[in-house]
Amino acid sequence: MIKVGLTGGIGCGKSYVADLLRRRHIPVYDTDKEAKRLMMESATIRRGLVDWVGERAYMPDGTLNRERIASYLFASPLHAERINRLVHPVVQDDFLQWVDKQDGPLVVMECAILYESGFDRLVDEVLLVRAPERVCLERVMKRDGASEAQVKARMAAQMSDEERCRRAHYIINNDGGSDVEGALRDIWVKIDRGRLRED
Ligand SMILES: CC(C)(COP(=O)(O)OP(=O)(O)OC[C@H]1O[C@@H](n2cnc3c(N)ncnc32)[C@H](O)[C@@H]1O)[C@@H](O)C(=O)NCCC(=O)NCCS
Ligand SMILES: Nc1ncnc2c1ncn2[C@@H]1O[C@H](COP(=O)(O)OP(=O)(O)OP(=O)(O)O)[C@@H](O)[C@H]1O
Repeated sequence: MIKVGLTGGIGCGKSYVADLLRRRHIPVYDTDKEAKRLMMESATIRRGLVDWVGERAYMPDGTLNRERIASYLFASPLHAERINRLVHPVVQDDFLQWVDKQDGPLVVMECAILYESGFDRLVDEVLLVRAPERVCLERVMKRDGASEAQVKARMAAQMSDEERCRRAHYIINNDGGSDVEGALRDIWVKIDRGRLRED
């Protein structure tokens, strides 16, 4: 089974590409979504989050206080490191268990911070989605009703696109004018050929 990492900065269009893949019946692990589930389910993460962020890390009904956690996490690299060290090992185990349950030839891990978290070690190939910074910024402000400063704080907690480009195996331009589906089809043929050669 080939494991593909799908990455790119905030707002580049990873979820957009992930949906195109799901439509082709390719299983995609949504790291943002699963991390949030685990941050509610795991007692270890809960304890750590309350220690670092305070009781207000959770709402009175036990759900995540995303706004509170985001303002703590994106305030400084030290804060980000504390949360990442707490959450990422649990996400890694969960991803590996999920992979074991899949039986298709290809699976995908969608993760904005694939390299920063070291999750790139868990996959065989990396597909990077790119768009100009201004386009990403405007998409996220529109999608989340976020301010420019909030989106820029998240961008600052992530690797530069130049660095991602140096490390990725495949790159898709999602600037709004490119043929994303066509590019994805071509890349998928290459990845699948590689898989067949290895089988
Ligand atoms: C801060 C939180 C509460 C914000 O939740 P929210 O629903 O607003 O955003 P969502 O989870 O969909 O993330 C949106 C984007 O924010 C960026 N982002 C999220 N976590 C991180 C992080 N640790 N470092 C850098 N960027 C991040 C990514 O671009 C991500 O795609 C949430 O992202 C979180 O709990 N993050 C910490 C856990 C984590 O690292 N998750 C990401 C992969 S494991
Ligand atoms: N090619 C496209 N055409 C039109 N809209 C797009 C395109 N790509 C992305 N978008 C829109 O831009 C916004 C951001 O895209 P998406 O949510 O896929 O980004 P992301 O990389 O998953 O972001 P995040 O890191 O925050 O999870 C969404 O509202 C999405 O619908």
